[in-house]
Amino acid sequence: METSIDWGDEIWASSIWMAWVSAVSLVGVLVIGFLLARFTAWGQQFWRLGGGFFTDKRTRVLAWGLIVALLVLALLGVRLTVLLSYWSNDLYTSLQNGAEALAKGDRAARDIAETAFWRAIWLFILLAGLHVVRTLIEIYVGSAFEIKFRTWMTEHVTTDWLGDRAFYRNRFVGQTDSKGDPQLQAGVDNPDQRVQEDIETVATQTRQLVFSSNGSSTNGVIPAIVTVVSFTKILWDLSGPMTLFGTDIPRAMVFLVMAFVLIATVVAFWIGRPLIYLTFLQERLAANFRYALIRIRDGAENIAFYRGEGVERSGLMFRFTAIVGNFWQIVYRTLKFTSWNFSITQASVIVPYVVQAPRFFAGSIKLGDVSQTSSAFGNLHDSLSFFRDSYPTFTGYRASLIRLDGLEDANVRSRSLTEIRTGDTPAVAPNTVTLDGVSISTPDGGRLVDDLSLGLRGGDALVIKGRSGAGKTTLLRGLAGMWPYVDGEFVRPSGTDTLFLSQVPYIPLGDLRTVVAYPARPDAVSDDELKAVLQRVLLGHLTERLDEEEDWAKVLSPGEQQRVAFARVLLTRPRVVFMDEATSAVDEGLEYTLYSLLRTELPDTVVVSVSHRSTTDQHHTKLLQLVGGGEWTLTDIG
Ligand SMILES: Nc1ncnc2c1ncn2[C@@H]1O[C@H](COP(=O)(O)OP(=O)(O)OP(=O)(O)O)[C@@H](O)[C@H]1O
Repeated sequence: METSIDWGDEIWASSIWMAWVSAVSLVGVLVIGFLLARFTAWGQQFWRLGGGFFTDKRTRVLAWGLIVALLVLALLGVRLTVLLSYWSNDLYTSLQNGAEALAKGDRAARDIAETAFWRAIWLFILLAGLHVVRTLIEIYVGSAFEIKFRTWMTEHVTTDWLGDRAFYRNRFVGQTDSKGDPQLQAGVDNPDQRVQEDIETVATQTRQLVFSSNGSSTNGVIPAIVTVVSFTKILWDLSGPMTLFGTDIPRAMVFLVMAFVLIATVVAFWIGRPLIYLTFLQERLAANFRYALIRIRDGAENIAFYRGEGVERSGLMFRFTAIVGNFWQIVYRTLKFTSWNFSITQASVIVPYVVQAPRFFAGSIKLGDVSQTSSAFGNLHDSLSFFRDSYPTFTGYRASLIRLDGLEDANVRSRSLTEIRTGDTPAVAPNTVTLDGVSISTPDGGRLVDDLSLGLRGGDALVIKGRSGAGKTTLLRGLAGMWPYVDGEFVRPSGTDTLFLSQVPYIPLGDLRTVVAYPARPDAVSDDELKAVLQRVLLGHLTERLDEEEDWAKVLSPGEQQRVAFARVLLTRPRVVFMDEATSAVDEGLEYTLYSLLRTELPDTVVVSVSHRSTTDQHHTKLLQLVGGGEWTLTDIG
């Protein structure tokens, strides 16, 4: 019996098809990818964020290997779908032939039809088996792509964000416009969400939007385009002329589906466009809400002391109400979008039957042809509809790209902010510090320190004093390269030889070993050293708890935290240490002990302290007084 295609030859034919189409698609991916990365805002944003994955020496072989594998798998999926459509033609034709033979009582024809039917069943088992295996491999390779791409982007974004103190200094750059669209203020809010959620979205959806093919209905752009081409050919062969407004249109079905989907897509884009902004806003509002929750967790003790639950609750509900308001906007927009999209999809079910019915009833085509027409139309329609159907996914993808690009932009701008000019101390006098013409101001131009010049040598100790708000901490920020409203030159030992301690010591997550060793890695310091140093700063009771994981910032008292900070100085043994009110939470006796320890253990270290207390003076040799309005005085302490 005749089949719709020569199945015996099909392995060969399909292999040639795969080779050809893979090569053409790969070239297509490269050309279209290049054009998108060059000429569209979101393409540029994608390339800036993830392009390195495809060009970096360490990852490019893997990246392109995965791309090619995904491409071949997606095309195999398309090919199998095409073959299944021929298979269904054969199945229905065998059934129809059987029915006709039965009606005529023709036993021989009936036997031929039955054999054809069972052959079709075996063929299906083979094709379906292949389909299952292909799908499993695709899931594995696709997931590998997502994980590798996500890992690369996470490394890239966190390195960029943490580099050159951009994570601190980007508070000074403010909002940034996303390319050409003032509504999408990318800004620098909630970097945590960008690193965790937005990168995941980009990794997952790059794969899904480009390659994903889940068999019968394709949902990635490449399978969609290849399906369109494949099924256009089938539909072309099957479709007959149609008379429209008195004119005969040959191959009407093909043109019909193209025109149908084109109009539907343009209208869908037009209706769906506001979803980009709404999704973008949704992410920001959700992140703000989560951040407010985290703040409550972090500030739990303070809030509980203040009995601030009421204010917190209304603050939370205020943020949550904004989410709900925006959510309804998304719902209304989605309703409009879906009412259009879904109606179009429903209409597409009957169109092929309606169009082929006259030819079927005229006897010029068979039931198998009608069935294949409908499945080819369905496949073609689904694939052509890829762009309109995946628009909501695309809006989320764009929102994430905009947010990640905004972060990169802010990092770049943070790096271009002014920084104090720094130099390394000469090797002949390693324990020295020189400030030359250092001026510091506030963001709105208020003078804090004007033209400060001084030099300190090994063993010198300077205490900085001044009324609250005079600029003591900001002077240290300026010297540490964090404050951009600064001028002058600062010569100091490089790297960890110059150490800055902030007023509230930073306590990282992890066990106590990690806390005490910070900023060194926990494995860089031996347990004996850690225990000895804890003893010396009068934290002997903690020596047995080095392995304990706790939220140490909440467990240790402020005074204990300040002693941990002194322990870090003794471990790091810097040549210069700047300390901002490092003993404000301990009593005067303990302050005396800690400073004495510092001076005896590190006698050649230059110590610079910010302090309000007069008891600190005795440990210092010089006094820098910030008077206000940029004025200062420098005196020796007797
Ligand atoms: N990010 C900022 N934006 C604007 N102004 C700031 C910022 N940080 C600090 N300031 C202002 O700079 C001035 C100096 O602040 P700084 O913290 O250096 O004072 P301080 O002398 O250390 O005060 P205290 O003794 O209370 O710790 C203050 O008026 C403060 O409000």
